[in-house]
Amino acid sequence: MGLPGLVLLLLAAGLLRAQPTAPARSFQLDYEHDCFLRDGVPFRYVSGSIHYARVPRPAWRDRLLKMYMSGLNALQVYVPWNYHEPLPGLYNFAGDRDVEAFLDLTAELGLLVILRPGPYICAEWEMGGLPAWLLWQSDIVLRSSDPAFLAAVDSWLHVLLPKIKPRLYQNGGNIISVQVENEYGSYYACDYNYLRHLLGSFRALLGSEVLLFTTDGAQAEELRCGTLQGLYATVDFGPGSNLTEAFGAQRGVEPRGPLVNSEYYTGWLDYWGGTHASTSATQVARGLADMLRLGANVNMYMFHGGTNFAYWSGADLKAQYKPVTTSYDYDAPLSEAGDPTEKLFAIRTVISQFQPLPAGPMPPATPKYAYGQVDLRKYADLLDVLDVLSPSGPIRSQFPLTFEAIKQTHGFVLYHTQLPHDVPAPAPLSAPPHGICDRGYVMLQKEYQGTLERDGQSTLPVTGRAGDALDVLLENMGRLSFGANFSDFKGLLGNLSLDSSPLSNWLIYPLAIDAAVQQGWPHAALPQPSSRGRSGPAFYTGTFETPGIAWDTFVKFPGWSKVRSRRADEGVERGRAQPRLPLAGPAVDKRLQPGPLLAPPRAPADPLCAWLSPACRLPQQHHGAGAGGSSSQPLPALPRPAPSQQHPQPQHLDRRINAGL
Ligand SMILES: CCCCNC(=S)N1C[C@H](O)[C@@H](O)[C@@H](O)[C@H]1CO
Repeated sequence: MGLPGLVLLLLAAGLLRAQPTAPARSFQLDYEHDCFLRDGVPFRYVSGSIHYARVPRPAWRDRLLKMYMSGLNALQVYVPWNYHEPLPGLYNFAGDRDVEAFLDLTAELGLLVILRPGPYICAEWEMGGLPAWLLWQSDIVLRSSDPAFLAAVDSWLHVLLPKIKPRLYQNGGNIISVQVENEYGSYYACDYNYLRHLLGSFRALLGSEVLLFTTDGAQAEELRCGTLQGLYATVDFGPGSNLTEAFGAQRGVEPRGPLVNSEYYTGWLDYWGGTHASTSATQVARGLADMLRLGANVNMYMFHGGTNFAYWSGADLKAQYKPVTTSYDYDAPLSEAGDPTEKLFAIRTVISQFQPLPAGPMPPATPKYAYGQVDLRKYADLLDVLDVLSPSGPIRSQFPLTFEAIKQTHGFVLYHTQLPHDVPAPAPLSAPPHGICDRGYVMLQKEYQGTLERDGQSTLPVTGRAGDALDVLLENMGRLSFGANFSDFKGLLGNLSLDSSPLSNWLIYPLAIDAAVQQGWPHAALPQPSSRGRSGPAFYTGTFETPGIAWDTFVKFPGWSKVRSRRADEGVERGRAQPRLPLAGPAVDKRLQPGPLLAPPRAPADPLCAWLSPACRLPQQHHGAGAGGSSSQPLPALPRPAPSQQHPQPQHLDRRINAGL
C-alpha cells in the first residue's frame, strides 16, 4: 500500500485529522480558542484610532508612520458620512477627503485597518457624522428604521462600500473588520429593525466573509440594544475600569470568542469653557498591559486626535449642551500637532513586552515655525458687509426660521428686525427654553448688547426707540454627536419676545462667510471701519510673511474665549483697537491648547482673519449650503422636531415606527 493509501486509511480511522485549511486570505473568529485567526493563525491586534478627517492630508504619512513605529499592528478609523456627502447626492472624496488614498497609505505602511463607517459615528463630530441635510425633513427619525432615514443611508452605503470591498483583507486588502453603527445601545430607539437593515446592507455590499462587529459601553443594558445575531459584540472602556467586570459584560453577550476593547480611552475630549482633559500616562500604560496580559485585543481611542477643522466639531448633551472645541488633542499619545508624547513612549514600552517593535527610531516631532506677533486691523463690522456675506439677500418671515428651514447646514445666520415700539426703560429681550441654538450675539442699533446662549443666558435688558434695528447673529456650535434623542435643529428655534410680546417681521440672512473668504474677501483695500463703540462681530485682517516654506504653526489668541456669557459690559476688551496675535513659538506651548494647525500660508501671506471664523483657518473649506433667494410671502411657521423626537418615550417611537412600517 502506498503512502496515499495509508493516509486515507488513517483518515478513515480518525487517527489523522486533516487540519481545516483556512483560505489563503482570511480574518475570522475562533470560538474554540477565543481569538482571531489571520490566515488560520491566531492573531491579536494592538490598534490605535486616527481620524483622517482631523488631519491634513500632507501629514497622514507622518502620523501613520509614528503609529507603526509605536508597535501598533492595526489602526481604527471612522468614515464621517457628512464629510463626504455635504449635500444630498453631492459627493466629495478629494484632497483631505480622499478616504481611498488614506486606506491605501495604511496598507503601504503595513497597518491593518478596523473600519467604522457608521452611518452614525459619534466621535464628537458634527451630528455624529450624519449629514445635517437629513433634518430638512424635520420629522425624520434618525438612527431608526424610518424609511426616510434608511433611504438616505442605503444611498450613501451604495457609494461608500464599493470603495471598501476591494480593500477587505479577504480580497487582498488590509481591512480586517467593519463596525456596524456605533454604540447603538446608548441610543433611545433600540430599533432592531434598523440594525437588521444595516446588517443586510453591509452583507449585500461587502460580502459574506468580512467580520462585522458592534461596539457598546461595557454595560448589559447597553449591549442589549446595541448588538444583534450575526454581529460580533465588543465593548469600550477606559483605564479606570474593572477589567473583570468590563470583559464580563462582553462575555454576557459573547460567551466565546476574542476579548475586544474597541475604545480604550487614552485621554478625553474637551468642551468650550472647560479645562483640557488629561489622563495619566502611567495609568493608561498599566491598563494596557493588564489587557494584553489577558490576551485581549485593544484599540486605543485616540492614538492621534488631531483637529476639528472648519465646522466639524460636535457636541454632547448632559445637564446642558456642551460644544466640543476645535482641538481634538484628546491628550492622546500623538499630540494634536502630531508630536510623540511621554504617553506614546510608555505605551510603546508596554507593547514591546508582548510583541516585537519595528526596527528603527521614532520619527521626530514635526518642525514648527513662529511667525511672530501679527497686528490686526479692523476691516469691517459684520453688519456693514451683509451684501458680501449674504449675496442672495435676506429671507422675509413673520417669525424666525431655523438653519434647516433655509437650508443652511453650518456656520452663522443673521436675524434682523426692528423694535415695534419705544422702550424707554430696560425691558427683557428673551428667548424660550432651547430657543437659542447655540449662541446669539445681540446688537441694537449696531451696538453689541450681550450674548444669549443655549442652556445659558436667555434674556438681556433692552432700551430703545420704535424702529431701532435689532440684530441677532446666531452661531451654530455643532450638532449633538451624543446624547440626543431629538434632532438638533439650529438657529432661533422659538420667537424672541420683548417684554413678553413676541417679535415678528424678521429678515433672515444666511451668511456664506467661507465662500466670501474663498473668493479672496476681504480684499487688500481696507475700508474705514465704523467708529462705533462695542459693535460686536467684526472682521480683522493682518498679514505675515512666510519664509517660503510650509511650516506647521497655529494661531494663538491670548485672552480670547467662549466661556459662558457675561453682562454686556464685562469681558469685552476695550481700547484694543489692534489686538495683537502672537503666533506659535518654535515649541508647541502645552499650556495653551494649540489651535488648529494652519494649512501653511501660501506666500504672499494670505490675509489673516482673526474673527475665529473657521473659514480663516484653512483654505479648503466645506461650505454650508447657501440659502435660496428672498421671499416676500410669509414663510411657514417655525418647524419643530416631530413630537416623537421631543424627548420621546421608547414606546412612542416603537408605536410610531411599527405604524410607519
Ligand atoms: C460625554 C459623552 C461622550 C460619549 N462618547 C463616548 S463615550 N465615546 C464613544 C464613541 O464611540 C466615540 O466615538 C467617542 O465619542 C467616545 C468619546 O470620545
